[in-house]
Amino acid sequence: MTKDSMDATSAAPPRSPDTEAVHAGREDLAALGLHAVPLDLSTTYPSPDSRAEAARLDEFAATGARLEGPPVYARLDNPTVARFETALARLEKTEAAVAFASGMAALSAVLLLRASQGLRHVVAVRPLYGCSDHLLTGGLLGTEVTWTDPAGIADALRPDTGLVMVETPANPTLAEMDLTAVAHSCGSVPLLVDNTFATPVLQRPVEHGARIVLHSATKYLGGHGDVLGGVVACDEETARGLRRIRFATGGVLHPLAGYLLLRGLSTLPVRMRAQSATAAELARRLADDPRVARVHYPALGGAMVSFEVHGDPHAVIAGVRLITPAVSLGSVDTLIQHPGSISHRIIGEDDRRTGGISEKLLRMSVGLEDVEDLWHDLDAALDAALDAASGGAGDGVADLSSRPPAPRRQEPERAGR
Ligand code: MET
Repeated sequence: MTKDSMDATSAAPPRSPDTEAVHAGREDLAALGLHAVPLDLSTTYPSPDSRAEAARLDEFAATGARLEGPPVYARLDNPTVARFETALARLEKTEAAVAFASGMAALSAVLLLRASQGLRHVVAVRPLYGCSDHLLTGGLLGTEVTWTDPAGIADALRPDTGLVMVETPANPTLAEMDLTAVAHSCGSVPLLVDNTFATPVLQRPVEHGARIVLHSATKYLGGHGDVLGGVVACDEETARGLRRIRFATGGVLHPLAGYLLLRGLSTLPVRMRAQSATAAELARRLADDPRVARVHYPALGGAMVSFEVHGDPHAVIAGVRLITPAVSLGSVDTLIQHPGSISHRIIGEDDRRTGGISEKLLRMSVGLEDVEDLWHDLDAALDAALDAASGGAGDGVADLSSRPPAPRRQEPERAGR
C-alpha cells in the first residue's frame, strides 16, 4: 500500500449506520481468525499475579474505566457484552455505552449515579413507559420527581436537579417533542432521552443536545422477542460512573444476551425500515376507518401505531388471531396490548389521564408480516369490538347498521402533545 493510499484510508468518511450495524464491535474478528462473534460465558478469569490484579481493581474502583485485559470477574465486564456496547455507542454516536440486565436496571443505574452525586431531583415529562413513571413517582431509589411539560422544564429545575427525563416518541401515546428545544431548556442539567421506540435508525438524541440515551434493548435492538436487556449510551465520564454502579449493584447483562443483542443490531436498520413502512400504511387505514376514533402515529415514523377505538378495546385484544395479544414491542412479529391494563397499569388511572393515555387506547408494535394479512386480522378484530360494544352476537360479521356514524376522515395524529 502506498503512503497516499494509506492516507486515503485513514481519511475515510464515517461509515453509514447500515454499515456500522453489521461491523461495529466486530473489527478484530478477522485478526482473531473468526467470522462469528465469540461468546464468552466465563464468570471468572485466571489471575496468577494477585498484586497486578489488586492494582487493576484499584484502578477500576477509582475511575470506572474499562480494564485492559481479562475482566477479573463477570460483574465487572464481559468481552461479548462489550462488543454490543461498542456497536450501540457507534450507532447512537456517543463515546460509550453501558449495558444492563434490563431497561429498568439501566434507568436505575442512572438515577443512582446522580443521587450518589447529591443530585436527587428529576424533572420529567409524561408520558413515559409505565414502570419508568412508577420508579420516579414512587421515589423507590430515593429520588424526587417534578412532572412538567416541555415548556415547563426550565422553571422546574432546582439546584439539586440531576436529570431531565423524556421519552419521544413516547410510550404509549407516541407523542413527540422538539428535542433540540428541550435540550436547550435543560441548561447544564443532563437530558436523558428514552430512545427505545425511535432507535438510532430514526433519531440520535445526542445530535439534538441530549447527554444520555436510554434503551430497553429488549425491544428493537434485540428485535426478536427473545432477549431482555437495557443500555445507556453516553459520554465516557458518565459511562465510568455507570460501570461502577453496575459493579456495585450487579444488574449486569448476561453474555448470551449481549451476543443476541449484537446479532440483533445487524438487522436493525432493515427491520426498522420494513416495519415502519407497514406501520405507516396501517396507521393510514386506521385513520380512514369509522370504527376507530383516533390514531397516533409519529411524524418521525417508526413501527409503533396507537389508536383509540369506538368499541371495546379489550374485545380487539381478544379478537386478533394473527397478531399476538401481548405486551412488549419491537419484535419481528406484530404485538398489540392495552396500556391501561398492562404497560401503564402500575401508574393508576389519574396519572394515565395526565399523560394523555385514554382507557380506549391500544398500542400496536408492527412486525414484518405482510400488510394485507395484518389488516385482515385487525379488520376482523375491530368488528368484534363493535359487536361487543353493541351487545351483538360477536360472529365476526360486520353489521354496518350497528356502527356509529362515521367521524370526519382523519389524518393519523402526528407529533405535539
Ligand atoms: C411489564 S409491562 C411493559 C413492557 C414494555 N416496556 C412495554 O412497554 O411494553
